[in-house]
Amino acid sequence: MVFSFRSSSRDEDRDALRIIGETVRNRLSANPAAYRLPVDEIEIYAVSEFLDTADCRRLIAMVDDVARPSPTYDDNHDKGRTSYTGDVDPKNPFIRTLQKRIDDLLGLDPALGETMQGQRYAVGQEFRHHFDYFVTKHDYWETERARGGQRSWTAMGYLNTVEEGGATDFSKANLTVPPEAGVLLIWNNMLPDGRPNPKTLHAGTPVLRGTKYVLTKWYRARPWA
Ligand SMILES: O=C(O)CCC(=O)C(=O)O
Ligand SMILES: [Fe+2]
Repeated sequence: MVFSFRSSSRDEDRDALRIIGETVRNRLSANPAAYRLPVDEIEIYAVSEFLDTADCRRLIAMVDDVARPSPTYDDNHDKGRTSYTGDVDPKNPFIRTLQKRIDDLLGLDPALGETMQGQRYAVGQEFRHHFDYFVTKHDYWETERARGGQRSWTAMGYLNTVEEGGATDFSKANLTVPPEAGVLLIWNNMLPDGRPNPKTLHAGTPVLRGTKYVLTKWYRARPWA
């Protein structure tokens, strides 16, 4: 009994995730500004110059305002992060506009999106290999399940070009993305059938020179609360 309950709680978002995958895939493939990165393992796209210089400068200042040391055992899924992190103010008009631009780009219901989170990495800081999706056998799952369920797509904007290091490394897909100011990287954490894609394992590799700033937005299977 317990087993069957568990397995259904794990798969309950699968249909929604499959449909969300398809929605974004169709939307991005029809957009000439979205470039599909040439890897088979992950559905991953990049939009160059999604953020202009003024946007980046403004967002960096906002991240500096909210960034605090990452909690070491924050809900488990953030373990391995040594960067400074913080939520940008979702009520700020500039942030609202930016979130809307990302929602429109992906073609997703804004209600599915989490508040955007900023990261600042100093030299030596990193975010070790992890999944953005929730591993449903962990304790945090019951909480996350009740507040929107599984994560589907990630949209991550690079706010500056890092002098050295700080690439986003998808080690199981043989893909390393160097941080370049203004680029928005978008990937599906699920497979086309709506199950988690373990090949999305990724890391923010250590910054070797300079500082790195990124802004991340995650989407859920159901409205995020
Ligand atoms: O900083 C990066 O390149 C990756 C950040 C990341 O994976 C995350 O915030 O989930
Ligand atoms: Fe991540």
